Amino acid sequence: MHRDAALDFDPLARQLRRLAARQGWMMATQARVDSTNDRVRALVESADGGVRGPAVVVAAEQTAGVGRRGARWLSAPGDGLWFSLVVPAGPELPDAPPALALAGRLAGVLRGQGVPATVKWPNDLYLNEGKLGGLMIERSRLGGELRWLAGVGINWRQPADPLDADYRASAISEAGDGWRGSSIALALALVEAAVTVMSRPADWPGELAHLSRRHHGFGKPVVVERGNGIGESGIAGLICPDGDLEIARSDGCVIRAGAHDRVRVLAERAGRDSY
Ligand SMILES: Nc1ncnc2c1ncn2[C@@H]1O[C@H](COP(=O)(O)OP(=O)(O)OP(=O)(O)O)[C@@H](O)[C@H]1O
Ligand SMILES: O=C(O)CCCC[C@@H]1SC[C@@H]2NC(=O)N[C@@H]21
Repeated sequence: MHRDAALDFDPLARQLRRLAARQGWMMATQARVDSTNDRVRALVESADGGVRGPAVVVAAEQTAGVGRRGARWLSAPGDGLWFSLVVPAGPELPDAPPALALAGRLAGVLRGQGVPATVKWPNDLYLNEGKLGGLMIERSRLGGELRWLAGVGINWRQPADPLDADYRASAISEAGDGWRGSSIALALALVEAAVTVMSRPADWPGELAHLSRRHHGFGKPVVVERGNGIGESGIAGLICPDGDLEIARSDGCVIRAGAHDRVRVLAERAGRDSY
């Protein structure tokens, strides 16, 4: 188990506050919070005079980090980058879902710095067959305006506590030889990219198109678990422009998985690399 390569929070927090001042974002950097999602909501709701642009909360530690479906998200100090951001949302619902666009952009930043991360449909970042990070997005009325809220967690080192059965985590510290960069620079680039992509819905279809056949499960055997408890298996194919995942069943029929379904990638195919 790797317990090295902690993310050093204090220098990161200083740089983040500088970045926010340059960009005109509201920024709170905190040592310990329940969940950065709750803190960014509170920041936007309570700001004197309201919030117009982006608001971001980054914490060294979350005591009640949450994942999708209410799962517990392990977020101990030094173990990763835990942040949430809020940006204004337009009145129209976009055709392309922001979770995949955000995951795609973050994977691009990671790969650009030598961390060969991929996107696991619909909202995870993967590295070496383990979950490097996850993100969750909601659209709601905050501080009187419609806004997007995105919460992002990326592991810098393996969580010390055990994960739920069937989960394997991975971490930036396991990225291998390609990764020689600075942790602070990478964390800053990830936060900046997240705010930028969430602020530009016009970029989301392009991000999805890029991911279409370059995602973690592409060409691999998967099981779709629907909310009704019924599972179907097949080979994962394209991510469609609306964010659904195509899955080819063994009878030749192509089915789709949507955002409320869970898709488990069953096994690696030797020699295949989707990126
Ligand atoms: N720091 C962490 N790093 C990696 N995995 C974690 C971490 N903390 C919690 N987890 C695991 O992530 C799971 C929650 O993620 P999520 O609900 O996205 O599940 P998932 O199977 O990845 O589903 P989906 O494919 O729908 O995203 C939890 O069950 C938990 O065990
Ligand atoms: O894979 C998932 O289920 C999504 C995990 C999202 C975790 C991040 S960490 C920062 C933000 N605050 C939270 O409580 N959750 C998100």
